[in-house]
Amino acid sequence: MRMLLIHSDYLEYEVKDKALKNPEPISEEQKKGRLEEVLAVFISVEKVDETNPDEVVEKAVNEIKDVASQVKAENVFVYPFAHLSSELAKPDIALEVLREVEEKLREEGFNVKRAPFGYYKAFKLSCKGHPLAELSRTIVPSGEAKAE
Ligand SMILES: Nc1ncnc2c1ncn2[C@@H]1O[C@H](CO)[C@@H](NC(=O)[C@@H](N)CO)[C@H]1O
Repeated sequence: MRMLLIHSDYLEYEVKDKALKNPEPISEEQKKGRLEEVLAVFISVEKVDETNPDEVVEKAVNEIKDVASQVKAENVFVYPFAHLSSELAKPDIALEVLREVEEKLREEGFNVKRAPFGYYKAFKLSCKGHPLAELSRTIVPSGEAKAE
């Protein structure tokens, strides 16, 4: 799993078109979304994650919690983003992993939104620009070598 974490004044998105034949079903309300004072987490779920999705979810949540506490963010935006890796997991696995990251962060007390999966989306982001505002993390299941 590859994550790009951007501490932002706001992140907003608008669904534009299907990017998969069968994207995640969404309500009218989910076609647009916005959070202020947010830790935006762009996530590419990778093939290697398929060997132990539960472990990758746990590691991702721990990393996000760690960064959120450092930047003092209570709002987290989980954003499916297929552009951080050339070794992507299958969509059904990726969606399940992203749903679980969202749920576990909510259980930890964060105010969490997740952008819809399987769509092209317009988005606006306002990065805060402080030294910890732009971070990336690579997560792999134990026993798997980290790809360069
Ligand atoms: N392994 C994976 N990890 C994360 N997201 C993934 C994925 N496989 C599919 N997606 C989702 O399907 C859209 C088309 O690839 C993706 N859409 C996007 O990445 C938008 N930024 C538009 O490009 C994403 O919603």
